[in-house]
Amino acid sequence: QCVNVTSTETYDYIVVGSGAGGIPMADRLSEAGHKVLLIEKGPPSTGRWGGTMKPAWLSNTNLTRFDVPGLCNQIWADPTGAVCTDVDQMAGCMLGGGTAVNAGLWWKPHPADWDVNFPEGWHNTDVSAATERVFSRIPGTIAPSMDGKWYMSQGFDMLNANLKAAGWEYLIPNDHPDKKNRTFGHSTFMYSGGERGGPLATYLVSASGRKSFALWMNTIVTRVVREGGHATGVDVQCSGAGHVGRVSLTPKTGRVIISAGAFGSAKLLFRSGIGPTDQLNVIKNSTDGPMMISSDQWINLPVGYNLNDHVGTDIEVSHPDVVFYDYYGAWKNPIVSDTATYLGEAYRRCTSLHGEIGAADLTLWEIIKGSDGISRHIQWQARVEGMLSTSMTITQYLGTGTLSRGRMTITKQLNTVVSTPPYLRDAHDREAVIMGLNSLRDSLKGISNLTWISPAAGVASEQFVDSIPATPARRCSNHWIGTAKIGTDDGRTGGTSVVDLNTKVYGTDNIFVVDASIFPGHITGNPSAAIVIAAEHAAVKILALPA
Ligand SMILES: Cc1cc2nc3c(=O)[nH]c(=O)nc-3n(C[C@H](O)[C@H](O)[C@H](O)COP(=O)(O)OP(=O)(O)OC[C@H]3O[C@@H](n4cnc5c(N)ncnc54)[C@H](O)[C@@H]3O)c2cc1C
Repeated sequence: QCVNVTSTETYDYIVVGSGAGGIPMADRLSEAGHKVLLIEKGPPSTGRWGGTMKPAWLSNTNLTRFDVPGLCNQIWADPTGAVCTDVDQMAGCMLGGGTAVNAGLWWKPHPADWDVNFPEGWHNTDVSAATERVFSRIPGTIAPSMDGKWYMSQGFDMLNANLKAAGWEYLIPNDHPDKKNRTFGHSTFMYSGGERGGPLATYLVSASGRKSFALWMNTIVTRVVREGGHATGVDVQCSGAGHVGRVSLTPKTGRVIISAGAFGSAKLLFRSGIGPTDQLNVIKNSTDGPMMISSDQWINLPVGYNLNDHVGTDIEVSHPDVVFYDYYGAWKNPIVSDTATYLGEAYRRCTSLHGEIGAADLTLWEIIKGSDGISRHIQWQARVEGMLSTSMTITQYLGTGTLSRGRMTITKQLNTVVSTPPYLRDAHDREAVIMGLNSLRDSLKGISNLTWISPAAGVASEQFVDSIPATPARRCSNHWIGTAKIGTDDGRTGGTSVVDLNTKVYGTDNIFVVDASIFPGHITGNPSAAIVIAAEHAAVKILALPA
């Protein structure tokens, strides 16, 4: 049932979206003594917060499919009710956002991730305190099982010996975030206690313990209500059992933090009259038109440009030693002894279901210097999955140093679309992908009995890379960033930035964006830890601003 908003209640901070950016932000703001409302459009996810989506074998437990690491791939088999329906890409729309549905890979960023991409005040040394805070709360683990053992590690073992022989260095990745050139390690996950951990199990728990904190789920923020550059509240729409009406900020000093993800935040800015004129005109001509702020109050900023994602390039090899574990089958027809061991008291959470998951067993890094002189970072993630039961798919992500960018826009039906895919638009980005592939092919060539499925032996890397369309359908990594870039060059006057160094939207007094949207360029690895760090850092900056 929908609840009408109490018109007399006001909040110091309204945080929109409970993902990697929103949850830590809401926690830090409430910790500082402010009255904080966190609004999430989706339903609960993990069991702790009232989630109920689960396979039959979890029916007598408080666990859901989002708690059990080995079930994370279910999002591809059955996304209904867990993902955003207004985004043309995969995005978690439930409590926790991406951190509820993702594969949990959790990396301490390479210094260049900040130094190359971010402006002054956001370099590696600037964010080091925030990094420490994040990793003290969510350290991550390379051995997610409760007994500390690796299960189904045949794929890892096969690559491990041969990479070492080819001169790659094994290390514990988060102990050496600065070593990302011809290094590899066990994949690192934000799991704890054999279950999904991350912001939902840490920051949200501490926030929820405070009287000054409130959480509304199933509630969509449709627009920020503003008078000129000053927000006075937000309009909310009930989605199932949420709230409906207008929520007010504390007069004069209240602030809105938009943390609705790379697509959701851009959409909310558009609906609030902030963005490029062509996009605001789409809103004006949609069902939103009558409620939209008048055009003389529009703030013209390049929201939606600078879209980026790791360009993904999948290769596949097979080897007789590799053994596939059917994580997809674990939904309906799991291996009974594994579910019993996972749930049993004696060996709680100790099986393949713990989470070396289908997502990734082993991760490798290499830095490629292109003919344009730019160093580009490559991360390869290897998982046991593919055409054969002995296959490994190894996905290459091209990150730090990439120059290609795309654009997201909105349709009249208020759905966001990737209108310009950000993949391989720069010739040297393509060159780096090819050089990285050549390097890996070379490094694996000593492995006896290894069969290259794609690219097949004899197919040139150039030909293979060019044969995969540069579209989200074939290249997407689900690591979308960049639609509300942080920087000093104010987008209202021809610059590229949407938010200033305090994450405040240019042209406003009290509207901030804190999530993947503000990232100016892509980083080395999967981005959720870096987004949490950015939120920790932004919280300090926002709290330090004069009221
Ligand atoms: C399938 C998948 C696998 C991934 N695997 C990994 C991985 O292993 N490791 C990793 O680091 N990253 C991974 N990622 C990426 C990572 O999860 C995201 O980069 C990260 O969660 C983005 O954080 P965010 O705060 O920007 O947005 P999100 O986490 O997407 O959070 C945004 C939240 O805002 C809510 N919202 C949107 N609009 C509104 C509105 N109008 N009103 C109220 N609420 C709203 C959404 O429902 C959502 O909960 C994966 C992503 C996906 C989709």
